[in-house]
Parts: sequence; C-alpha cells; structure tokens
Amino acid sequence: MQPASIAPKDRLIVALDLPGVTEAEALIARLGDSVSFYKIGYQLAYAGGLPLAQQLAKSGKKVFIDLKLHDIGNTVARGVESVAKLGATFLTVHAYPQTMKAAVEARQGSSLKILAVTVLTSYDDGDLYAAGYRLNVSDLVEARAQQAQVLGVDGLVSSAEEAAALRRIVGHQMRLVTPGIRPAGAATGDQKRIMTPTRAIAAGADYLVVGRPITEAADPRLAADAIQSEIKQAIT
Ligand SMILES: O=C(O)c1cc(=O)[nH]c(=O)n1[C@@H]1O[C@H](COP(=O)(O)O)[C@@H](O)[C@H]1O
Repeated sequence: MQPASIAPKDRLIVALDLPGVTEAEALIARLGDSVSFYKIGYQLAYAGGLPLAQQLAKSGKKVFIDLKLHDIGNTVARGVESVAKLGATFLTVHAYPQTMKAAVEARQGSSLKILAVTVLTSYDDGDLYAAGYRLNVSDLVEARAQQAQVLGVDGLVSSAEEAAALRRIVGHQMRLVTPGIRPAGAATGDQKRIMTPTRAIAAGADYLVVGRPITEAADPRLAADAIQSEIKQAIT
C-alpha cells in the first residue's frame, strides 16, 4: 500500500544531470507539465544550479537537492541550514550516523526533508568489499535504514531491489526514493542495482529518480510520459 498523500505525478523525479542552467531550462520547458519534480545534483549544482533550484521551487515545481553531504557534524549542519533556505523538498546526506544526526537537527523548523543514501545503486557486494566493508549490500542497506529511522531521518535512497525489505523495516513512516530506474530495454550505464518503474512501485518505492533514460532520449517528453503511465498503472 502506498501513502495516499503523494500525487502520482510527483512520484517521478527527473535528474537534471546536465552541464548548465541553459540546458536544464531547455529540458524543463520541453517536459512541461509532464514532470513536477526535479533533482539537481553535482553537475548542475556546481554550474549555477542552486539559484535555478530556488526559481523552480518558486514556480511551483518540487526540487530535490542531491549533494550527498558527508562531513563533520558542524559543517553538515551549516550546509543543511543553507540548503533549507532554497525552498527544496529533499536533500541527500550519506547514511553515516554523525552526518544524519547533524542534518536532522539542522533541518528543524524548515520544510526540508532529509534523505539518507544507504548504498549507492552503482555498487554491488564486490564494490562494497573493495571499499573495506564486510557486509553485503542488503545487510548494509538494512543496517543503515535502521540507524536512519532511529535518528529521525525523513527518507531513504536505495535501489528498488531493497524497497520491499526496507518497507518491512521502516513501514510507511519514511519515504523510499529509488534511483537506478530503467524502463525495459533501456541502457543500464553504470548502474548495477536496477528495476523497471512498474516493479519499483510494486516493491514499495514512493519516488523514482530517472536521469539518462529521459535526458538522453530522442524525445524526453515521450520518455517521461511513458514512465508516468507506468507509475500510474502500477499504483492503481
Ligand atoms: O542520490 C541519488 O539520487 C542517487 C543515489 C544512488 O544510489 N544512485 C543514483 O544513481 N543516484 C542519482 O540518481 C540519478 C540516476 O541517474 P540515471 O542513472 O541517469 O537514471 C543520478 O543523478 C545519480 O546521482
């Protein structure tokens, strides 16, 4: 069961992984009312994307600032306070206890929600091992979800492959945001833990983050509309 409070159209978050504001504005214009939620990550944020975030929020779109913060607590807290002034809906931090605690405390009094990135969707068990972890992906995702829940984090970022297990752990109190979404037949790219929109929604994802399958499509609006139809069908 999905929480009724999320409008179906808001469940698709388009990643504006583009070189600059001009390119982002052109894509947003092309997508029109097909898309209501945009994500601004490293590439665009470091190329003038933060004023665009503010502008988008003012124009009625929802904005996800994906900076995946991770630093000493004080630095994270001050960064969160700055992001909270942009009018964004979501901000990502890495799911480390000190970082999550600082972010949750610093977002008090604002409408910003903190999402904890559990294990990146480009990682598999071998990548975690190479990074020094001795837990597999599902065990680390679940351990981090439990810590995030205890610390009062608003939502989790994980692959949709873990969504069903995460729902069992955190119930419907936390938002589940799933990148690594690939419509059937789409190129995987560097993603390792992927799912189709239909299966992701069925597994319990609240929001689907989609970048290249839309930004690199010959007709981005057609690609976004197709994903929106899949989402609508999957939730009814
Ligand atoms: O935090 C994220 O949004 C994120 C977390 C994660 O584990 N994997 C992941 O792909 N993302 C982001 O989701 C988007 C996925 O883009 P595509 O692979 O092009 O659909 C990118 O902007 C990533 O930065």
